[in-house]
Amino acid sequence: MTRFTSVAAFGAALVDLPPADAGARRAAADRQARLTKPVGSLGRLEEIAEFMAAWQGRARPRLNDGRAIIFAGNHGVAARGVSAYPPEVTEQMVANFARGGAAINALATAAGLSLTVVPLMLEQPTGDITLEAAMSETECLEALDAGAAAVTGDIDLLVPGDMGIGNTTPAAALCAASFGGSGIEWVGPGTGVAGTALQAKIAAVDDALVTHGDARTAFERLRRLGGREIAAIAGAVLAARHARVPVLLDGFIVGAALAPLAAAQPAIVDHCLAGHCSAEPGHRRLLERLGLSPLLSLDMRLGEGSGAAVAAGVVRAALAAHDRMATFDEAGVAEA
Ligand SMILES: O=C(O)c1ccc[n+]([C@@H]2O[C@H](COP(=O)([O-])O)[C@@H](O)[C@H]2O)c1
Ligand SMILES: Cc1cc2nc[nH]c2cc1C
Repeated sequence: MTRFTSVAAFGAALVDLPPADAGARRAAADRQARLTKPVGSLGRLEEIAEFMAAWQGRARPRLNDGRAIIFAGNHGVAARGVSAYPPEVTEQMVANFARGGAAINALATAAGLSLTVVPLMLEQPTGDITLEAAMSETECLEALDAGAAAVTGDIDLLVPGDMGIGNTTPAAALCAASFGGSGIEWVGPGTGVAGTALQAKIAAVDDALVTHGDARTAFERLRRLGGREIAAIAGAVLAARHARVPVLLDGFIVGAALAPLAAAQPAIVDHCLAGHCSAEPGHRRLLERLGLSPLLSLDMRLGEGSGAAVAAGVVRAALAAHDRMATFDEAGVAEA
């Protein structure tokens, strides 16, 4: 089990990434080629089945244990009015998740995913990134490790999600610090800011980039510009990689959590599928930088793992076809 007890342990885990199981991928592709359909006619469903086989190490991949895990955190920068909603909403939504009343409760159930919520010190917002580091070294390690600790057992698909009022601001800052550009290129409306509030949000990202311009490593960028739920998502995705668990990514914040890791080690997203492209404008640019092509584009911009949960239905369909279709031999259908 991967745990992040030191900065060195995190750095080593990011360098030493295990590859997929090439034999399982080949076996899945061989079966795919024998199913009763014109070659390639299931399009990206074929690629999804082979991806799942490769990372599960199984010629007939399955989706019995699909897990949505929502990490929640609060942000010091939210006090600058960068969100359309007040910071109390983070904790109120965590209570709503627990009662079963949020979109992700309905969508995870519809997709056959279990749902866990991990609140991260909601009573203690991170530092305001325009002025200071979001987290101390210890706080960032604890958040990374909380993410890794949530990846337990034989998971078939991990669906990490985020909840944190204000978190599209650190997400934009992480993208800019990792891939270049400034606030104007990476900031969008988030929950719905416009006009002068949107200008203040762009300025907050530009200020944070100046304050933390000397942060060069993945860890330092996460620690100084990120947030607890963002670091936990990075920790969960990295731990999933070491357990060879495939990951289905949600929107802008989940992707941004990987930006500093991917800038240092582009192969970190090899075990990830992009579930959807969010309506948050920076997300399309981020997916291009990560080299991922989204499965869905439904103008969703909710977070909480919701877009990925919808995409889990597509993954389920891909695996059902791969597992249950007859081969040409079995069905007595003539091949090309
Ligand atoms: O996932 C996305 O692409 C996404 C885009 C916009 C907003 N959100 C959600 O809205 C919250 C952040 O928005 P904001 O305006 O408070 O920065 C946070 O709880 C996110 O889960 C999520
Ligand atoms: C109500 C609400 C629900 C959310 N879920 C994820 N981010 C959110 C932000 C708000 C404001």
